[in-house]
Amino acid sequence: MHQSMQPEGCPCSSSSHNNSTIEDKDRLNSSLCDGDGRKCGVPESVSRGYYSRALSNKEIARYSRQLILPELGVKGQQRLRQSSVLLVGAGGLGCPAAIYLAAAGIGCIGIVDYDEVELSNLHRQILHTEARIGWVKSTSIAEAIHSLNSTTVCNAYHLALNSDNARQLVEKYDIILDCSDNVATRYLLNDCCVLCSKPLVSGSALRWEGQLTVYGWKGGPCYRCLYPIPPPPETVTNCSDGGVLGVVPGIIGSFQALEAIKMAAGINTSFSQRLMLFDGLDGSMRFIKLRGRQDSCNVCGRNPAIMQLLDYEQFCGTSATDKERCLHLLNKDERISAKEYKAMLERKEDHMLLDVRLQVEMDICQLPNSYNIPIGDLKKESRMKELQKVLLDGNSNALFVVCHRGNDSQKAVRHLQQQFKNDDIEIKDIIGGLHAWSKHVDPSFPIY
Ligand SMILES: Nc1ncnc2c1ncn2[C@@H]1O[C@H](COP(=O)(O)OP(=O)(O)OP(=O)(O)O)[C@@H](O)[C@H]1O
Ligand SMILES: [Zn+2]
Repeated sequence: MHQSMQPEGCPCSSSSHNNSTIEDKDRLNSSLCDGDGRKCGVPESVSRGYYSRALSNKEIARYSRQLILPELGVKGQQRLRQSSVLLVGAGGLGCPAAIYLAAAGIGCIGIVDYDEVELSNLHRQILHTEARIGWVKSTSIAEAIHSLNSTTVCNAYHLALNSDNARQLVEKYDIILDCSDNVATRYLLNDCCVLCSKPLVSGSALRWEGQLTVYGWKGGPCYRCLYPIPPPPETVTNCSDGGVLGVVPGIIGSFQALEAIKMAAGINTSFSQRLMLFDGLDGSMRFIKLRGRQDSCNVCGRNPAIMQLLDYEQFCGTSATDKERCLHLLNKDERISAKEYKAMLERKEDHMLLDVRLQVEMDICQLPNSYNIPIGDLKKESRMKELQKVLLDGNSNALFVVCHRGNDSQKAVRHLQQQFKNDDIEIKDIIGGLHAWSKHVDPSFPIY
């Protein structure tokens, strides 16, 4: 189920470890592990035996620049060595977070990701390389960690974190980092961390903006305390739709590592009950005080309704059936495939092609003779009049709508059908949008 660069190891897999905090590490470890860590299957490098040993000369040399920070010191460095951190997501946030954790001397790092490295990842997922395109992402990060710091034990889990496997993994680690990119995983990780009493360092990044906070730290709120109900799926934008500048997750992921390092070293985190909002475009950073833990919270409140993990795709309305429903907004006879559209072009059939993407996407690529009105503008009366005029001038009564992947085009068709209900115009969209065009009709057409 998972792949490891080295034999799997973490400070302790005993269930009595669940309520551990970094502060009471000394006491916990003395009760859980024997001197060389064999009792709980822990490699010597992250066992208590190693913790209680002095730093080696090599370690002193390696970590010297941070060792002399009075807040960290030798004790803090030893704590880092015997700490374990689990990262969920080996993407834009996970890459910088993982490498700084390893560089700082965290003893054991686990990385969960189900995905493989693609070319479009490389602008921000900076531990993956051209040579590793097609590799399992978690293995790629483990490889990078191993090259940087061979003393860090790294466990690569090539799997999708879900309700069946989350608890078993989260229980094994001291601190959890949410470096994922979807709401279902956020709720899953949150609930799991509350149930296992683990702090959760949460980051997110989109376009030029990023956010950071720490949940479940010393009585602070959890994600559900702040967001009891998931947002409607159609209001959530991801990086493949909204875009992201690579440095932004770089900054937020680095902050996630910083907070994890502080907690692991026995220094307090600065982001419990506090949210950082970073805007890379105007160079601003704002800090918002968050409300505290809510008694009414369904998972960390006084009478929690959630005692075990749920079906989070269903809870968030992002399950396969929900997605199906979204994908089938239009009926079959209101859509044509990319191949059918190509055949129509070859027959030189009279029609108009409306592309509803943003201008910035039009600049990347477009089909010949496409007319652009971004989907957000379709509600504007002036743009509707303009479209009507173009249709009239072109004397065409067939309107085809295209977008990036075939989702917005369906919404646009529904809207246009209402607008032109009194006109005799056939309105259809192209299934799968320009992605499908590139895949099924013209492989030389760029995919983004
Ligand atoms: N439940 C989950 N289990 C394991 N990995 C997850 C889970 N949810 C999200 N991820 C991983 O989190 C990472 C998020 O990173 P990011 O958004 O930068 O990458 P991406 O999904 O590759 O982006 P893109 O949308 O551009 O392809 C992804 O690699 C994704 O596979
Ligand atoms: Zn809560």
